[in-house]
Amino acid sequence: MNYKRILLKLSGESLMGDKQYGIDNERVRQYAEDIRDVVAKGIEIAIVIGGGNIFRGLSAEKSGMDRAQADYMGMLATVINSMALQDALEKVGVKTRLMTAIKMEQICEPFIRRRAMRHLEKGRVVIFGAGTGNPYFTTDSAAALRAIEIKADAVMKGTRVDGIYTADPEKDASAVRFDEITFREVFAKNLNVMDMTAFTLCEENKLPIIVFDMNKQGNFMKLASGEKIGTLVRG
Ligand SMILES: Nc1ncnc2c1ncn2[C@@H]1O[C@H](COP(=O)(O)OP(=O)(O)OP(=O)(O)O)[C@@H](O)[C@H]1O
Ligand SMILES: O=c1ccn([C@@H]2O[C@H](COP(=O)(O)O)[C@@H](O)[C@H]2O)c(=O)[nH]1
Repeated sequence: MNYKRILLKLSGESLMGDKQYGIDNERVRQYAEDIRDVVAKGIEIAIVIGGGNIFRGLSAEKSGMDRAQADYMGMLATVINSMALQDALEKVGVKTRLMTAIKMEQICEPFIRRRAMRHLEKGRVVIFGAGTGNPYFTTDSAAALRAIEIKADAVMKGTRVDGIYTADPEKDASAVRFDEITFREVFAKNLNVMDMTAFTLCEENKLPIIVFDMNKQGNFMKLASGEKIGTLVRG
């Protein structure tokens, strides 16, 4: 596959590195370098980053907080991560724009689809912050939605596991990895590596997803160059 435009979904939790909370500078730097190398090949990259290293609405609801209020806090957490990544990208010479689904005009642009596409055409990396801007969603869904809107060739979910397994590999050591799997199989087997809304959006819009280990330096380049790593989810 010759990718022209990629939507890269990065896990917020992975940004912690070995820390218990927050952002590990070394990890962000590694991500920035990997992204820089792919941009240098002339591939357009848009990014959605999660917020799980800082705040998750669902967890806060379990501790008694109003869900919508907590979800807005989660969306703000994704903006903090987006700004950290933007800073790291600019430090390694990548031109970026941060666009958010919730207006924060002192720090970034509001999300305007056509404007985002223009930035990408000019070779800028566009980071989409604040998820979809709506509570009760996740950044996986935001990644699927934005990828469809900007007509990306694929969603690449860079995470800390190297693909989709028969069960959560962090809980079940006997789980086996798929090289390829269909959306139907993901639903039937209830594989929770990404939320089901995101899978559904991608299936309906014929957008492939690839789940891969972003924490291994060079993996993103391999994938963007067409090498088969991780797990491909297709229709
Ligand atoms: N069948 C499965 N195959 C692979 N990973 C799975 C599976 N089921 C659950 N997982 C889990 O999915 C997670 C990968 O997603 P990711 O790192 O994006 O987590 P996340 O909590 O969604 O991150 P964030 O919300 O911070 O962006 C891993 O922690 C992995 O253990
Ligand atoms: O569209 C969205 C995206 C995110 N949220 C909230 O943000 C946190 C962090 O996102 P993750 O995808 O879990 O990393 C999420 O738990 C939600 O609380 C949202 O409400 N809407």
